[in-house]
Amino acid sequence: MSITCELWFAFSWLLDQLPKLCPVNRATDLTVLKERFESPSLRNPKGRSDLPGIDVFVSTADPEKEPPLVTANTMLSILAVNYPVEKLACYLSDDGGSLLTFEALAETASFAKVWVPFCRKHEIEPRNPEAYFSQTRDFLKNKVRHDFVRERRRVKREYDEFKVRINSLPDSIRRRSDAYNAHEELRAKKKQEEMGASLSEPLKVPKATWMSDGSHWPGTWSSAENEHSRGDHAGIIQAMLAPPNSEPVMGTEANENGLINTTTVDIRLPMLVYVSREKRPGYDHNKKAGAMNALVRTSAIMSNGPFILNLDCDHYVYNSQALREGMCFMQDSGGDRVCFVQFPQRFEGIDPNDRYANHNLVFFDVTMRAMDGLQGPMYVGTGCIFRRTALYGFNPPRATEHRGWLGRRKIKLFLRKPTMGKKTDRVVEAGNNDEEEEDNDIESSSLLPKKFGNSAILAASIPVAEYQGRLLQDLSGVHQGRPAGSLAVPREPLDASTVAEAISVISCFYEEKTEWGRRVGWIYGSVTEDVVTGYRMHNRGWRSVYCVTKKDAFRGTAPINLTDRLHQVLRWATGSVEIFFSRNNALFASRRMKLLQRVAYFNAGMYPFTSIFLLVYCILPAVSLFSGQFIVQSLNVAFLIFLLVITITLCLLALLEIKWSGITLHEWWRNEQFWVIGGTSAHPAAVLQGLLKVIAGVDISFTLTSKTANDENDDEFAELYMVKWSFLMVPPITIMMVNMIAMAVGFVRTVYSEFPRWSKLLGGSFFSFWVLCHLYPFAKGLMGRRGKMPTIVFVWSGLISIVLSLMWVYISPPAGSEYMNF
Ligand SMILES: O=c1ccn([C@@H]2O[C@H](COP(=O)(O)OP(=O)(O)O[C@H]3O[C@H](CO)[C@@H](O)[C@H](O)[C@H]3O)[C@@H](O)[C@H]2O)c(=O)[nH]1
Ligand SMILES: [Mn+2]
Repeated sequence: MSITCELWFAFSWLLDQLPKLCPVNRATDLTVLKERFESPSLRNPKGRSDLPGIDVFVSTADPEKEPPLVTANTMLSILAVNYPVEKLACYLSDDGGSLLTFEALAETASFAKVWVPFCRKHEIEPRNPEAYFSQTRDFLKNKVRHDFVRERRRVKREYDEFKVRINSLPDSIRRRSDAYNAHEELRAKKKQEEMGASLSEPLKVPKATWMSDGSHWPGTWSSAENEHSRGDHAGIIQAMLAPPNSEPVMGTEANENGLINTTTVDIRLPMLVYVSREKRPGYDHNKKAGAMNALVRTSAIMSNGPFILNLDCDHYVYNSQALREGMCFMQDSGGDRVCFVQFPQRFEGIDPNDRYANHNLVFFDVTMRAMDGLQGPMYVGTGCIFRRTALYGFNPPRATEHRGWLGRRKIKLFLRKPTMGKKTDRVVEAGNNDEEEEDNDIESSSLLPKKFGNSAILAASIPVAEYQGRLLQDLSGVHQGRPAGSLAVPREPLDASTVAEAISVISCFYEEKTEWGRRVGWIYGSVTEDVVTGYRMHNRGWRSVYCVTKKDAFRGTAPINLTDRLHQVLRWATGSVEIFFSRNNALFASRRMKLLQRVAYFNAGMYPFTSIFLLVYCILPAVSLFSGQFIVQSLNVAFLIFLLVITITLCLLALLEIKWSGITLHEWWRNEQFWVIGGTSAHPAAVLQGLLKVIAGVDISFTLTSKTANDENDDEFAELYMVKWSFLMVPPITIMMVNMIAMAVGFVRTVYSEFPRWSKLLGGSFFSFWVLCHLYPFAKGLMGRRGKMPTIVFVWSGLISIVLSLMWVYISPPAGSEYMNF
């Protein structure tokens, strides 16, 4: 007895050591760097910062599904971020090409003039007004300024008005357009009469969508016309906020609206640009990846920040210090080999019970952290700071050097001869691996058009971005860094010719015969473009960093409705199948990728296929109950030991995951359940879809994950209870039914048998019960809101089950029983 006790203590001690054995937090001492961030020596006398610039990319696709208010709040949280203003440039890509998004962004720009200084002055967190004003905790905590309450009240009021303006936009755009259209029609009619044409001929005036300045909106019209419909419109770029002055500008007693006193605050705002790339029928626009690539080029011309932050429209900056935190990794020694810093995705508005494992904690706190120890986490599509040169498809400096456990030892080092004494060879080492052997020299201009397309300005911006992304020269062990102060120079002003060039690079044929989407930028060909894009970089030898901040860096929304969630998982799994059947399958990885990293990526492409075994696993217990036979003929010792070992391993694995990452058992269990739910519905469907694509070339559509602006709902989680029928639900329902019936059959059989063997029944139904446990959240989801689902449904399902089971017993009575006389 005491021995078991001691053993148990030893075991739990070991468990407690686990987190220490594999430390979650990295060893880099960021405090030194943080001091540097603040140090006055990094600023020139005029107060300009020496930090590298960051271009922020936000994508939105459809104002119907992605409410403009959500996007507006995201943009505001970015505009107010804590990073030198003159070094930030914000881009919104509008794949819908809708005037609604455009005007909402214009409103955002003007509200930002109030919001951003307010945030800076009173250190508001989070800097997303919707989130800030709906916080329930005491907003006066730690606030000592006397003018805070008054100014907060004013800004709150201003925000409310802003919100109403945004809400009324669809209506006001429609009314304006109707008025203009009626006017146009009248004019056309008059003209027709003057010309003396017969009135029988119907006159045709296109129903345009009008901008407030009385001109046609060049993008998508609400009543689609040629050249003005979804997937058929011109490219649009509009700078909503001009690039800021390079020196701080303090505000006045009461700013323009007389709202707040900004004499002590820098009131400059970062540049803000609206971009809607050109779309034409017959061109593949490559969804989000295509949108991002258009932004990469536009921003190269307009601001050329050496770093790029990517956010989805439904994710916002929750911690305004996050960019600095992330940039520390880029600027720390060794940071020159980091291609991106990924932050975990955290979500809001999810039911407290997290029924469908929306938080994905096992992925974000176990898998990603573990990958951080290999060569770095995957890119997960949002909340990620990239190095521009890594996106351009260049190799990392010292790419062939990494070594270590299961890593590759230094094998060959091809150093290119220095090009004319310029400092480029650090990014230039050619790999020794087949297809990456291509020319990787930033300045070999002959190859640039083939790779990056025909913009000379874009080509010229590349080495500049590379230089600006370098480490500081005086950091220990840095060769060819940049001297301190080299970035504290004013930015060139934006002129019309620059914008014209930026428009030319978002034309839909710009990417033709270039390597965009193949080796450069976001990679095409998978609906989970994010995984592939990150993979390509790791494959070149870049490292990435997982930056888990104490206070969430970014927060977003996730679908809490069962159907939406299943469709999201379906999209991800389909993307994985696409990757599996492409050349981005980790089986073909280059030797620069560590073995375990390769295994991780291979798993990312292969996991949907495991659903086939999962399906079998869920049906087997029922089959054994039906047939009255256990899955193995006889229970021998070898089998039992095997079973025991597997079970113990699984339990230990679970314990390890939980202990190491600090997630709760509940969260872990939710993930486990949803793994079964997804694995029996979305994953097999994805495998089928993927096979169809590979074999028959059927294309896969990117269904946007629906977002909810849950302000009008009386019930915060009303979404959760909505039941929208989907074919994906068939397999799990079948599995549930079959298992329940099987349990009933087993029960009936035992009751009516001459020598009831209850223990056998118990053993048999345990596995069925286990399967049902996993599917429980799914069943709950099907039922909708408690009470709404009529009891009759339960009665019917119960009846059907009993009838079916009785039938089964009647048809195939257990051997040796003569009791069938009912
Ligand atoms: O044609 C398109 C389709 C989508 N998007 C944008 O892509 C983002 C992601 O779409 P969403 O429907 O929100 O997908 P989620 O399931 O929430 O996204 C996760 O999974 C995607 C890959 O499947 C990644 O791209 C996302 O970054 C990641 O958050 C949104 O900002 C969209 O506006 C576009 O810009 N153009
Ligand atoms: Mn999303």
